[in-house]
Amino acid sequence: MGGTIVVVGGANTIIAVGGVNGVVGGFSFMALIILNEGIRSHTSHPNAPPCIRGWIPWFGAAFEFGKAPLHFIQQARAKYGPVFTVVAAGKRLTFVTLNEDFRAFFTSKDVDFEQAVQEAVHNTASISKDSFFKTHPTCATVIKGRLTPGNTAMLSAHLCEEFNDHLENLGSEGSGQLNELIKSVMYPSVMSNLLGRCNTPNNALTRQEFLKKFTTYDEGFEYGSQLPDMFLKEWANSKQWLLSLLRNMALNAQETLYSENDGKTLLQHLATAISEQHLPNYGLLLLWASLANAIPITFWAIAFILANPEAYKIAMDQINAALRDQDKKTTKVTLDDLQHMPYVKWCIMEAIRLRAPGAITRKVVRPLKLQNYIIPPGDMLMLSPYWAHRNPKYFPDPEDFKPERWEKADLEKNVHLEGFVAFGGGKNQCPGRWYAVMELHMFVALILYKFDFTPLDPVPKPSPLHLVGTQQPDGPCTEISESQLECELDSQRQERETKPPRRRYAHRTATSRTAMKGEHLFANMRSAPFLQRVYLLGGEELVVLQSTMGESSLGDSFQQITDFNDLPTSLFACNVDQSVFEDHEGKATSGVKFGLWALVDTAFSSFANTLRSEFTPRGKGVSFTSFM
Ligand code: HEM
Repeated sequence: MGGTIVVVGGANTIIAVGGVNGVVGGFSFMALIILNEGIRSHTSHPNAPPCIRGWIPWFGAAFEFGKAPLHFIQQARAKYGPVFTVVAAGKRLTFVTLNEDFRAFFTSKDVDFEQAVQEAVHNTASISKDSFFKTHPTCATVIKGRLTPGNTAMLSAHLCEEFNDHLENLGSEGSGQLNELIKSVMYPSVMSNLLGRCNTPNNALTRQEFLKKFTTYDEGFEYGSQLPDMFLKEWANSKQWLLSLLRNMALNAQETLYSENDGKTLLQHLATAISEQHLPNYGLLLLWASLANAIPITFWAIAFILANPEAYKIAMDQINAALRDQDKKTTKVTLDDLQHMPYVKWCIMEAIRLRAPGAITRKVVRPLKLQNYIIPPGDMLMLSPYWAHRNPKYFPDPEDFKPERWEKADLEKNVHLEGFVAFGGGKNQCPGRWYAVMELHMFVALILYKFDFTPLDPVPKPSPLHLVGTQQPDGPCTEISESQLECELDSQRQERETKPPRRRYAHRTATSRTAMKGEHLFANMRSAPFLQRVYLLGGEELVVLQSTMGESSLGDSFQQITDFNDLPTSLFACNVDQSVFEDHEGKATSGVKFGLWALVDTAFSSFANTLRSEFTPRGKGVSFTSFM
């Protein structure tokens, strides 16, 4: 996230220099193409885990996965055991689902973080492979060193001032999307706090532009991490805009030595470790890593608190007692004040648990022993914190928002609960974790102290992501049949359709953002210039890339297609050619192959975005009034 920059997840997250996610957090949780044929062992690796490899109907299976990825993981786990490999578009993704194997994931010398995220770093921040491998370790060390709990404490006073300033811009009352409100305050505040006060886009016009560009960059991150810029014009433009902003900031950072009372900014520290040429690129990744997970989790923390009257009351009692009688315009929240609001911190930790990154990843570089299997080099190892946090052995009633469960954790000593892996682990664990918790704690306390919120939508219902039945502690999971899943999806859809539309604040909820049959999985891609045609295939969506497949060869007959076998021969021929999926290099040599690759990767990304939609809801309008 996501110095080195890491891609985190999320969700992942990327940032290497600091980090990458994903997949919310960081990394991008790729959509998988799963085939229904069951297990075939990987011939060259006899002790490899069960391998689910695809064949036709690959496309339909990709959508199945995109619809309910956690359900998918759970089904695969129930059927094939705790370690299994999914072959998708020539990549082998090996899922590690047993907590006892997490240690190997995080600490084994046979896996590598940098190799896992390098390609995504290249695509999202234009950092070459050589440069990344050379500079990431130094960047990571600098970032880690600057974000220790002690150094984080030194950033808190300035952060509080920034929050106050930007919260003032909201005025005394208003209404709109909670998510947008959070972004408008947190984007510029965190940017200023980490990269430098003088660098904040501080005139209203530039701030608006920054919000727009960064939102486009963040929302398209999973696509951008896998597709070449030429397919994502708007996203690539935003990336370039941000890079040039960061270029100016990097110049300022180098020229404005010790400009602030607080000492050097993180960007200034980075400038001592990496060349001027690469500073903007790493700065962008750092900025993304610092916001990609924090913003949606802040949304959820506030949404959960507002939706739970009991939690709201306890939180407000603590906030009012700690900040009592303070001026509401320039409220000072010190670290000592935060210590007097432990319940608010539990709420933050619980929101992080429930909305943890979809997946984090490592590349296997030497044969890795897990359970009775040998994972072959080249495999991408996948661990889903989001899924792991639904294990009732560690988190009883895992789907419930229960801040009290954090009472057992020694948060004062920065000790989390067993089974909590939202920040990853090992030497590439999120270096911003102390900052993140402090930042969210402070922001939530401040905004609830200053404003009275009235939710205009109910908290989004659990999406199909949650249709995981019961996750048995370390055992097989309850299976949900396809018909049960369809039934549940249908009832959720019907419920949405029968609700009277609420004109001003009826925004689509996280649930409805998750692609359903007949809805558009590729909604985010619609504006992309390459996306020329969208057809329905058996009720599912099929996207055709005009730039690589001539309109004439496809024709309107597509509109009528209900069976995969009815696809025009040209496309069908490509689909059945397994080499199309296995040879990544081949994409440049054949237009059709390339098109299909983009198609496949786009399906991957729709999976990532399905998860992301859980994190970045559109719904949940609020109206707010200042307490003043
Ligand atoms: C709640 C908010 C956050 C969550 C859930 C989160 C989660 C993660 C995760 C899962 C990773 C990857 C770890 C691994 O693969 O083991 C990561 C990496 C990273 N995160 Fe965070 N993060 C958050 C906030 C932040 C913040 C606020 C910053 C910066 C101030 C930050 C900076 C980074 C960086 C730089 C990396 C990459 C590290 C590297 O390259 O080695 N994160 N984060």
